[in-house]
Amino acid sequence: MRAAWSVDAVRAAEEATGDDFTDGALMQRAAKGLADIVRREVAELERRGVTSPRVVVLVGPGNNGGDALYAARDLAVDGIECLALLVADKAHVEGVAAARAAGVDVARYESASHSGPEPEGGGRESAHAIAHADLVVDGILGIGADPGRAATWKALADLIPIQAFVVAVDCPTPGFRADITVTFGEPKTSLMLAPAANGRVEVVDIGIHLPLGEQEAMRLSGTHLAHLWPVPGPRDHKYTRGVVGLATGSDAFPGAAVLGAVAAVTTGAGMVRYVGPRRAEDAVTAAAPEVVHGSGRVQAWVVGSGIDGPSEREHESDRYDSAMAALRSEEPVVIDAGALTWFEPGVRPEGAQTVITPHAGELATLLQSRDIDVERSTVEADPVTWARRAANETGATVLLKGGVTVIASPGKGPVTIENRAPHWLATAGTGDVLAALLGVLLAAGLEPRSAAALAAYTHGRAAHLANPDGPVRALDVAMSLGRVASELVAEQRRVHEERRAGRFPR
Ligand SMILES: NC(=O)C1=CN([C@@H]2O[C@H](COP(=O)(O)OP(=O)(O)OC[C@H]3O[C@@H](n4cnc5c(N)ncnc54)[C@H](O)[C@@H]3O)[C@@H](O)[C@H]2O)[C@H](O)CC1
Repeated sequence: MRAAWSVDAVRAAEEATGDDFTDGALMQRAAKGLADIVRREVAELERRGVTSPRVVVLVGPGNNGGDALYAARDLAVDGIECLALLVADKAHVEGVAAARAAGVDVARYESASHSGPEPEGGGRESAHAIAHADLVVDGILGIGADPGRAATWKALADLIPIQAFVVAVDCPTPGFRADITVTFGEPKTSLMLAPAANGRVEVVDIGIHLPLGEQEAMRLSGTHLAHLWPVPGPRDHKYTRGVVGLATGSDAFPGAAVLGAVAAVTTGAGMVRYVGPRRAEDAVTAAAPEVVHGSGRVQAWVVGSGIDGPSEREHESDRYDSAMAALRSEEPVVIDAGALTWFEPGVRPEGAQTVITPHAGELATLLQSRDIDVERSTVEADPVTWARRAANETGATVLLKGGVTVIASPGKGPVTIENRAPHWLATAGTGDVLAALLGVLLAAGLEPRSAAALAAYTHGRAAHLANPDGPVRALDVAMSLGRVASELVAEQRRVHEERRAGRFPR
């Protein structure tokens, strides 16, 4: 399990040390850890044949820039030359002096605060230096970055050559990429939310340790998740394994019903029931003949994929009635897509397990319907806060879909983040697959938070298996679920055997 803490918690822990963290022991430890990592990467570049790698340190206005300047000093003392470019209108004064005294070439990046295509004077030289760097240290902004002003540095990021190795200090400046992010004290949640931009995260111990249990976010290990996968025993039959009911698809979107049905069957439901319009029923039968049609006993429902909520409600059709009956049932329910608009206070019985699977736009709409002023962009900017808010507002477990999945349950506990899925999953129909997979896990008896975490992880693995590092279609993701399940069960067995042999699993 990986844990991450909020910026506020890290700031509070810094203050509690009593250190002058704008220029004290913490910053010196941070700079030393950073310099050690840059030194190691310079040696690695040399080993690969880059002679005297050109190191450029980009220095921002705050303490992040201070870390970078002191690290440049430490590198210079060791004979590693670097150019420190001050990219903002102010810089850490003591850091600048210390770097200069150690022989670091400290210059101002003149064009940084000006708009216009051509850097002037020294700006041209420093643009040239960045464009020819072998290793860039991004010490522009750390946890003090104001996302509202993020675009300021994009032009600078664009100058960095694609082959240059980039080391980010604490967290990448918005718009920057990093091969390694050197973070201090404890990992911050923002690093889990942008895994592609961070590269590998290395944590430098600066003497700040935050209590486990007070983390803001966590990511469960593959081994942990594999152990959650339900495996049938000798006494099991289809009803004990779990029947999942799908109230999905419509005349307009029958494909959603097909994708969910195929996903549910492939995942290994004890039985899959389908209720929906005739056209969708026929398509489901053709794709998944195992599916049983019509209402009956289920252990969990999936409601809403491929349903246009507002227009179905308008017609007050049989279709709407059966979907609403599922929504009102005592069994666990996954509420997806169109049915999110039907999820009003009081619809679900008190205490019944509910998981909602909105993307940012749907979450904003749901909260607006409950008189909360929020936009899609607000949710996208801070998914952790808004997933939590929605969980507490609705009493449901929230699986907030996006490039990174955030899972929040009511209460104050940490959110679960799943950030390993390939972004190729951003394609029509994959949400229908995810909702059905989640329904199968709930029907098998997993509690909502575990089911949501396992579903998000399995979904990502299925996409990868379907076409590693390439585009995927939703049907192939659904068809890969069975093979991922067998890999997870194999992982369970491996750990079990290692335990029996008296070895700790890796
Ligand atoms: N325990 C630790 O984690 C330690 C961390 N250290 C480092 O300190 C930074 C945080 O320092 P802080 O000065 O608070 O923040 P920044 O360096 O990010 O600078 C904020 C500074 O920049 C201005 N600003 C914010 N956004 C923008 C923008 N888009 N454009 C221009 N200017 C912007 C803002 O107004 C401030 O003036 C942490 O990340 C670590 O690297 C310490 O070394 C101690 C231990």
